[in-house]
Parts: sequence; structure tokens; C-alpha cells
Amino acid sequence: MAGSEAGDGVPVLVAYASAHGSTREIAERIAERLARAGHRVETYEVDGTVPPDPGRYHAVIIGSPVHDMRWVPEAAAYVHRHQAALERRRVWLFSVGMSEALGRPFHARAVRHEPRDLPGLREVVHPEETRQFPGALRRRHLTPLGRVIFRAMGGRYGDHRDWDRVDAWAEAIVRGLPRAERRRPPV
Ligand SMILES: Cc1cc2nc3c(=O)[nH]c(=O)nc-3n(C[C@H](O)[C@H](O)[C@H](O)COP(=O)(O)O)c2cc1C
Repeated sequence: MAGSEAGDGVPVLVAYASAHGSTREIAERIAERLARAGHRVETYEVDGTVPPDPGRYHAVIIGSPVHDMRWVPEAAAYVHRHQAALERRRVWLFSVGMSEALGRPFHARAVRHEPRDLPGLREVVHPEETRQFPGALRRRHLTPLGRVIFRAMGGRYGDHRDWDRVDAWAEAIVRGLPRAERRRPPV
């Protein structure tokens, strides 16, 4: 768990799963932006062992990589396990996939289609908003069969994250939260 310097803002949880680190870094970036705006942010990886209780927070942001067109099980399980607390909180969900890495026409199709379990997750927690971000994918992350399929879809390995989009989303979340005294930048 990572915590931010306390501002006078609301307590916010950024919970994420990450197989290879790119969702973690997006979660940390969002947390950093919210902390900069004065909120008291805690960042947790949900790996099934340390279950941060969402009931302790005003707002909860949950992110997952997309594997085989779905959220990874530990992230989806976290949402379902904490359904009762989450439905009474402000919740934002984000997914990290590889749509930007694909060639045409797969790219257009991937951008249009959200992860298959997202409609179900939306029913469970009624999020303020859900968002998809491009992530990073390396050849070593895929099985030999996965590499063949990825290549057939015109896929390009690499880091496709768009930090401006991540920052813009974090700023939109900040605008949706009660105003906080902004933290002074370190001298
Ligand atoms: C086994 C595997 C399956 C994947 N399946 C999908 C998928 O169905 N759709 C998608 O958009 N991205 C898929 N991806 C891409 C990942 O979601 C993307 O690389 C993401 O950045 C991974 O996040 P992470 O680094 O936090 O694990 C897959 C990646 C792996 C390794």
C-alpha cells in the first residue's frame, strides 16, 4: 500500500490489479494527481491477500488489465466481494487493454468494445464513469499462441500508454469530488 501526504480533502482509494505493471503505473499516476489536488489517497494492489475495505473511503477508483476480453479475476472479485460498500460510494472504474496496439480493423473494433464483464460490474457498483486506457504489452507477456494471434491482428508490442489521457481523466475525477485545499508543492 502507498499513501499520500495528507491534505484536507476526502479519503480516496485507488485499487488495482496488474499482471505486468502498466496498470499499476496508471493507478499510481491517478493517485498522484488526486493527492496533488489535496485528497488523502491510498493505493492498493488487490491480489486477494490484503483486502482494503472500501467502506473507509469517500471515493474508490478501481483498475484492471484486460485479459481475454475481461477484467482479471482478482480485480473483478474485489468488486463483487465489496459490492455492498461500493454501491454506497462514488466509484470510477478503468480498464487497461491493448486496443491502441492493434492494426486495422481490429483497432476500431477493440476501441468500440468494452471488456465483456464491464456491463455486469457496472450493474453491481453503478460507477460514475468507466474508462479504457491503452497499456503496454511485451512479446514475453504472451504465450506462443498469443503471439501468433497478436501478430495476425497487426499488433505492435510496446508501451502505448497516453499519460495526457490519464491525467485528463484524473482531473475530471477531481472536479467530481468535494473541493480540497491543494497541497503545496515541496520547496
Ligand atoms: C495473456 C494476455 C491477454 C490479454 N488479452 C487482452 C484482451 O483480450 N484485450 C485487450 O485489450 N488487451 C489484452 N491484453 C493486453 C493487456 O491488457 C495490456 O498489455 C495491459 O497493459 C496489461 O496491463 P498490466 O501491465 O498491468 O498487466 C492481454 C495481455 C495478456 C498478457
